[in-house]
Amino acid sequence: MYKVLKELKVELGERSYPIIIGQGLLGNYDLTPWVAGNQVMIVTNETVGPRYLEQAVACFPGKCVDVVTLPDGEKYKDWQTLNLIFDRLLERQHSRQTTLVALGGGVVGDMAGFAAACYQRSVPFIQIPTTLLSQVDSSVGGKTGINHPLGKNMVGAFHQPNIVLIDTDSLSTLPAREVSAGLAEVIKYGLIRDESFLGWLEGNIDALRRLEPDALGEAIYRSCLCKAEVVAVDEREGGLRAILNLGHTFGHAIETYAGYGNWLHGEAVGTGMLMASDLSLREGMIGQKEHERAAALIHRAGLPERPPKGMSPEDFMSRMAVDKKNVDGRLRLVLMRSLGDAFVTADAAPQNLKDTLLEFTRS
Ligand SMILES: NC(=O)c1ccc[n+]([C@@H]2O[C@H](COP(=O)([O-])OP(=O)(O)OC[C@H]3O[C@@H](n4cnc5c(N)ncnc54)[C@H](O)[C@@H]3O)[C@@H](O)[C@H]2O)c1
Ligand SMILES: O=C(O)C(=O)C[C@@H](O)[C@H](O)[C@H](O)COP(=O)(O)O
Ligand SMILES: [Zn+2]
Repeated sequence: MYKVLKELKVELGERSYPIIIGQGLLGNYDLTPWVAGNQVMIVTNETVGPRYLEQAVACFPGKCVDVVTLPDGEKYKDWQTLNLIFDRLLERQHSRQTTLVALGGGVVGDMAGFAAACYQRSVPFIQIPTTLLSQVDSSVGGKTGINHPLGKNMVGAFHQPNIVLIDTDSLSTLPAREVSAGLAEVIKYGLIRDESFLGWLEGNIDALRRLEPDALGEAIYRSCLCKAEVVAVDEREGGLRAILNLGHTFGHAIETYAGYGNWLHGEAVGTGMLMASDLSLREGMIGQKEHERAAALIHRAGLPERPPKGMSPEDFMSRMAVDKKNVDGRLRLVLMRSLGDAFVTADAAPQNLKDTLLEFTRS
């Protein structure tokens, strides 16, 4: 009926939770042991709901399942749309025992998770991610939130799910552009912490773009493992966790500049990682060959390699000034000492940063 390919755990003491990766899970895997009371509310969107809602409901036999369907898109990751979840919860008199379930990509996951963190000061929640990006990254680790016009994910909370259920079959309906966006975060894990995974990706990137099941299962497992290890060490980004932000300082500036949804998050992260790699090279950390290796993989994943036309160094600097990693007004960037070894620094030479920004914004 279903096949569990891999199972792992995010170790966070009494808030530890499993990540189940498999095929045929949607519609067949019993999630009721992870539900506190009798009530479940599934949060999904108008694209994912028609495809997978019925199967998701079947994962909660015997429970009262309510649904709220959000409009689809990064531009709806905002207060107004978040309120639709609270409206529904209150209209249906949901209590603190209701378990929220995110069924969709990272946008639905971040919003459902944030609603779960806030509703009646927090209710349990479950992640059922249906995009590659959400299966390898956003469903794990408990960062939840919404965007502000002036900055990505600027309002949010840490709130861990009870379980993450990853059905790789759901990726069969994902558009190719979204697959490439997900691959950006997969490549990220190789660049920040696992050089051998980078080697594996070089041999399997084409299979991943073709959604070959064995390759997908392995990439999702190794990505989740890397994220679970980092989150277990540093749940609230006091230190190590910031390496998961490789490419995001530049990437978030791109997303905000372009207008949410015009560049996919993964696309912006892909270009951002290329810029971070270029800066690591200028800083004398990685060599030309290593930079070219990172660049080649990003290229082969089908990701954009330049920021939007017209974006200037000043457009980057003004947006990066509100990056969440900054301390006392100092910009902190994630760079690479070598491929597979990232760290956070406030000490990049201003001229090198300027040169990277000039290089990537010249027409
Ligand atoms: N919380 C975290 O740790 C974290 C990590 C990475 C990214 N994020 C956030 O996640 C968001 C990006 O997530 P995303 O890339 O999943 O985007 P998304 O949620 O917008 O999903 C991408 C598109 O695919 C559609 N879709 C989803 N599942 C589908 C399926 N199985 N078949 C067909 N279409 C499907 C969606 O409706 C949407 O149109 C961003 O807001 C980003 O900031 C959060
Ligand atoms: O989980 C994390 O930590 C990450 O940084 C993962 C990122 O891929 C993700 O995009 C995250 O939402 C970024 O967080 P932010 O704190 O920079 O908004
Ligand atoms: Zn990201």
